[in-house]
Amino acid sequence: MSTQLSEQSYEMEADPDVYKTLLESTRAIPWKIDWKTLRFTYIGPQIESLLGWQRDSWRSVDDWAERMHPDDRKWVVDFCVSQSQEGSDHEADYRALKSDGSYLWIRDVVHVLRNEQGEVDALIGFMFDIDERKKVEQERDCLRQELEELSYKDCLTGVANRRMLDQVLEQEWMDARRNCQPLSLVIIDIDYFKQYNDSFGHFKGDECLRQVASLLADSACRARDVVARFGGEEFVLVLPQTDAHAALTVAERCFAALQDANIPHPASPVSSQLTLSCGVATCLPNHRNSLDDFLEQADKALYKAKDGSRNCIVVAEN
Ligand SMILES: Nc1nc2c(ncn2[C@@H]2O[C@H](COP(=O)(O)OP(=O)(O)OP(=O)(O)O)[C@@H](O)[C@H]2O)c(=O)[nH]1
Repeated sequence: MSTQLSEQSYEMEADPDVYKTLLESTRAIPWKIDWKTLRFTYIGPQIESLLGWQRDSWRSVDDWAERMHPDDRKWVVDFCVSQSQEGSDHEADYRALKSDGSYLWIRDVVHVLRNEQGEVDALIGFMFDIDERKKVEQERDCLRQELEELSYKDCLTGVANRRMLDQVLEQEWMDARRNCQPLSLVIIDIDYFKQYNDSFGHFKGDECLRQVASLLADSACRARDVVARFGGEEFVLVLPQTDAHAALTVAERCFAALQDANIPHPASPVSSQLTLSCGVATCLPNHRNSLDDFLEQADKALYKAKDGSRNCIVVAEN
């Protein structure tokens, strides 16, 4: 009984028509390329419904390479050629060009066939339609990236949040120490912001915080400068590779930008406009000083400004 069964199954496998029917009824598209001539010797008829190109238009590997997204072409062709030359089975994901001009994500799974001498004789493989899966993956990646970005942003003002500030400070401190570069901090606090909220309401207060954040972001304009919201109405500017003189210039630019914005603050005892108090500190990080001490130095300068007239910049003494 068991002998009969196994004979029957051998007969099935030896029948090329069965293979052909099976191959041509799958959703994956089978193909074969002769290694010497680099020409297709077979491609499943399903290719026409998947990509729209006539089956007999797939003549050589050039047709395959040309019907690939230009951004994918070089690495996919280089990769597949080198793997085939080595005789290694491989797979590659790329965007295949459809006859209507759109693209579809394909996974090509390639097996290398060798002759009796062990030389590469042909490549056979399947093209799988992975478009749906790729799009879901891409959407998921975008969402993850958006979430990642959001987790480092202050949701009211859009500048960096405290979490981001802590990381940036840590990195810039180490970098400045390694490269013997100055690092500057500007801590900025809005004067009499409680009175602003009391005069105009919390909603207007939020709007004011957004406007100030945007002015500060425009004033600290080097690529590595970071503006962060430290707390309620307090902001920090991290200025890498910036000496005391340049840091003072940035602080003065912030003051000038706020003055130009001319935000009314009738309840302020120091001006009819919204004003800022500001502490500036600069440091050459080394093994004798610490980031905490540096932050404290900038904070003390700010509180000197607050204790004094407000609406002023105090530079920390080294
Ligand atoms: N609208 C708004 N107000 C906020 C927010 N976060 C903090 N505040 C307000 O900011 C005010 C800060 O008050 P204080 O710490 O007394 O500071 P100040 O009134 O600016 O006084 P000085 O700093 O001494 O000039 C409080 O009234 C907080 O309610 C926010 O996200 N939105």
